[in-house]
Amino acid sequence: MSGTLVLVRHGQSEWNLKNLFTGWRDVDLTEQGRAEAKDAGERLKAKGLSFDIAFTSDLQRAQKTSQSILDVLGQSSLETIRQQALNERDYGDLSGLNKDDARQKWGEEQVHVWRRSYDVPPPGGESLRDTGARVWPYYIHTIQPYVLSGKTVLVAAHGNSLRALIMALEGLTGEQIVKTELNTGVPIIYRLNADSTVASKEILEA
Ligand SMILES: O=C(O)[C@H](O)COP(=O)(O)O
Repeated sequence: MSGTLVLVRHGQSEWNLKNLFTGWRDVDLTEQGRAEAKDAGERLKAKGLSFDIAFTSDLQRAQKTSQSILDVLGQSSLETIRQQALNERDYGDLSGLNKDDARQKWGEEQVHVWRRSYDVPPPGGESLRDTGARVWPYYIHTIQPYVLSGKTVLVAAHGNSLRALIMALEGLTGEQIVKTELNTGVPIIYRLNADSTVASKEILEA
């Protein structure tokens, strides 16, 4: 067995609350989102975890979630790397649109395909495969070496950038990933084997 990888989707954002496609738009956390981030920190603390390094995206909702978790753990100044490769999937022309309005305009089925399929991009945006093509190499080259050297690593990012990472990490098929949903502020603890495969997975639900 080697190290520990903790993935967490940011707390509720202002556009999650308003039900808008967000993607690369840089919106803040809501009050509930800030509370979810603190709770995530409390649950990790109750597990006795502390981190050696943290990774987050270029977007404030993920950065603030990471910082809240580290504050709760008494690790406010921990080295934290912000990386655009971990950003949310680019929602392209859908960014800023209401998800229910989009369903009315294009139909439930089409919107679900854009949101959850592996290889169908939303208009002008990234498919999950496109997102994975930037997330996975970054994970392999920069994050995974820490985990394999026995470190405990936090990655605070986004629903779809983390779905892309989880797909590769767990070897899920395009069909399995359609059903994978990540709730805001819920940490997932992976222990990895020395060969980089997953030894165990624990979801810290609220
Ligand atoms: O970018 C967004 O709108 C959300 O963060 C994730 O949205 P989804 O649930 O539609 O993939």
